[in-house]
Amino acid sequence: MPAPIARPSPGHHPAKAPLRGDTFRHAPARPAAPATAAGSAVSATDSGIRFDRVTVTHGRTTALDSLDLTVEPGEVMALLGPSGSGKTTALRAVAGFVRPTSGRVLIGGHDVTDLPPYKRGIGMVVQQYALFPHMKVAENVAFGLKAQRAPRAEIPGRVAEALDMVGMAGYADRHPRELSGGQQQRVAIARALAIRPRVLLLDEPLSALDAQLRSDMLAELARLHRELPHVSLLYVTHDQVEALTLADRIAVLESARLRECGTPHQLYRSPRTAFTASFVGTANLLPVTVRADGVEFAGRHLTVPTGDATPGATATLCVRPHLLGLGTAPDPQGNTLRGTVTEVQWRGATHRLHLTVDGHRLMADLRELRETPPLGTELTLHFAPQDAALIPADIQPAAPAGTPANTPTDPADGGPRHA
Ligand SMILES: Nc1ncnc2c1ncn2[C@@H]1O[C@H](COP(=O)(O)OP(=O)(O)OP(=O)(O)O)[C@@H](O)[C@H]1O
Repeated sequence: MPAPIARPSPGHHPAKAPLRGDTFRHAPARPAAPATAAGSAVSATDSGIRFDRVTVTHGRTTALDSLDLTVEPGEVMALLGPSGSGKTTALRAVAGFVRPTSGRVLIGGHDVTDLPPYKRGIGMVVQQYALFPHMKVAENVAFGLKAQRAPRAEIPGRVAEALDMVGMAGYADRHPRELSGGQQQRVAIARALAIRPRVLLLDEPLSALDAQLRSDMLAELARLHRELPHVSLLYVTHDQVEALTLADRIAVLESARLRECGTPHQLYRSPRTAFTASFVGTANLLPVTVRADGVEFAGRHLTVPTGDATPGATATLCVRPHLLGLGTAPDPQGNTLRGTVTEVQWRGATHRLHLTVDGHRLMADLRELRETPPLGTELTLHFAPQDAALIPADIQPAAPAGTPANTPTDPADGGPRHA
């Protein structure tokens, strides 16, 4: 049964709805007819996206290199990666705005590579709202429906339905300039939803908003997706918090290539590459040698799970800064490191200490540090064996001390929700 999309109640009129721009509205949980985007060649009951070895080149630049990735029906997939890694290119290939140099794009199992954008049954939201300034909110939302040649009589009801879903029912007669940034983005989302897409593409939709609004909108997007559980979401971001919060799975891109794909929990707790470890969360990456019952780091033994790593092999040990504690380990199995403080950053809930441990750089996020240790202080830190993840060194070498940390925004103190 396809997901119902909220329908306005009989007599509902957007102009008479109460003004509400702060929260999306819960859709009533009642069934509706299967959604059909008029003019779309992709049936509204089809969902899911498949990149089948998709390569996109622009002259000598490879923007996307042989991407193989499946987004399941109803799944939220975040494309996470640094600037220029190919995220937007992947999204635009699904939308039909970029043609793959090779490979195929499938939506709902149908090959859409040769279809124009308006026949793909997709909704798209981009960073800068992209509303037509001369059109009122209702006209903006109706735009996609008209482009798809939806029956004229249906359009007002569907516009009202979409605005209602994003809590903007009372704003139909305003112009975009009369709305805040957050409200404009809600209208942009309503416009994307109005065609009842089975695939919703979001390209950094929150990055123009301030931090508080971004956090609120993130929660509302999650709720909206719960109300439309059969719609697949492809969500481009370089913000790990957005990816960790919203996504069922995260695909990490680097230099046009897919580095790793997994659940937020997998990527955070057991990254397979040092790049993922440092991009999804903040990581201490230590060069180690695998031993029978742990690893050797800078001449000392550390007890950590080694899985099927071969004794004698070099590897990288990932320890999250917030999982380091001050002092010797309370547990006899715990590991101890001794380092010299080189920098202290007060971050409100925590102090971030930068230390060198036998020439290797380390960060520790410590709570309740009563006194700020002076630079040069020698400190002992500990971590539990199960709080470290071993990364095979042949995938990516560890960053040596002195290189800039690849630490984008931190997840909430104490780690991400999924961890
Ligand atoms: N039309 C184009 N012509 C030439 N090069 C392009 C074009 N579009 C993208 N590129 C290049 O392809 C690469 C990937 O670009 P893309 O926009 O997909 O990256 P991104 O990960 O979305 O980056 P950002 O986070 O900065 O938006 C970049 O090196 C970019 O310069």
